[in-house]
Amino acid sequence: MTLPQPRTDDGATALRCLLNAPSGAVLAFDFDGTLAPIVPDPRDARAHPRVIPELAALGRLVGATVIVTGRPADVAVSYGGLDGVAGIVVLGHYGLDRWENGRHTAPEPPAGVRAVRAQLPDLLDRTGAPEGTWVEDKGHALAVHTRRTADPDSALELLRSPLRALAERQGLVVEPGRMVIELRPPGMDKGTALRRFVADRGGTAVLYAGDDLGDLAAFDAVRDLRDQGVAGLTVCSGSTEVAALAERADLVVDGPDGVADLLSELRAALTARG
Ligand SMILES: O=P(O)(O)OC[C@H]1O[C@H](O[C@H]2O[C@H](CO)[C@@H](O)[C@H](O)[C@H]2O)[C@H](O)[C@@H](O)[C@@H]1O
Repeated sequence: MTLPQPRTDDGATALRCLLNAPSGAVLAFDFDGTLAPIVPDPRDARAHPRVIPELAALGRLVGATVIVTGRPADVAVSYGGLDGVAGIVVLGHYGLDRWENGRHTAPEPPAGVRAVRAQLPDLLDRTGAPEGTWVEDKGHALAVHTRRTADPDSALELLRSPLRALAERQGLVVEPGRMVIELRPPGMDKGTALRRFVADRGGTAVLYAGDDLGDLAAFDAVRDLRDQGVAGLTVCSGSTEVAALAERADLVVDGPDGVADLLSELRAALTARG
């Protein structure tokens, strides 16, 4: 294996900066679909077996490692075994909550989440949500999954507009994703979370890897950070389900397997440079 090369000049520049000055590098990752293979039941998601050892090794070589996920931060830590990576920070709920050094902090969920929780079963019933539709209650947000229905794309289309109307009535926003529509609090996204983290750590280079529409905001943040002099590399964990991210990425790899390969090659390249 060799270190995969970005297809853009900006991406190639960022990779060089990261390798030449790793102490200023921030490595940032989405969880599901990037570090963890997609599985039918969200409760079964686990980190790719090669990811945690690689992240632990990379954590000793770079400035900072951070996970930016739609999951509650403590759930991502538990499912991913992320507490095995010294110094890692996990920003959950698109940046609303935070796990660091074993400590989980989260704001109170807004009242709209409670109202949506109460109204969702009736709305799904009235809309004719097909068998297999499943609601994931994340405390600060509710995610309606269709992956386990007979026709997940059609089920998503059926639910899209009623879910948007419910979210709007309760002051929440919808976050579309891979066979899921999430109703969550407004005012935070992965881009804002990433910008703040890189600024806090004084990052000189950032790599962000994601797989889904929610990661587009983080890709935007990488572009903005470039304008501020931070070298930025966007990586898409490719799938047949999301085209929009691959089109925008400096580098596309083959799903979580490809991300694990990338981590391993990065670690080897940084180790070789001493
Ligand atoms: O920001 P992420 O870490 O990518 O989290 C986004 C959502 O991921 C989860 O759902 C996705 O992964 C499931 C497990 O592989 C899969 O079954 C589902 O179809 C995907 O949408 C998670 O359940 C959501 O809460 C996250 O918001």
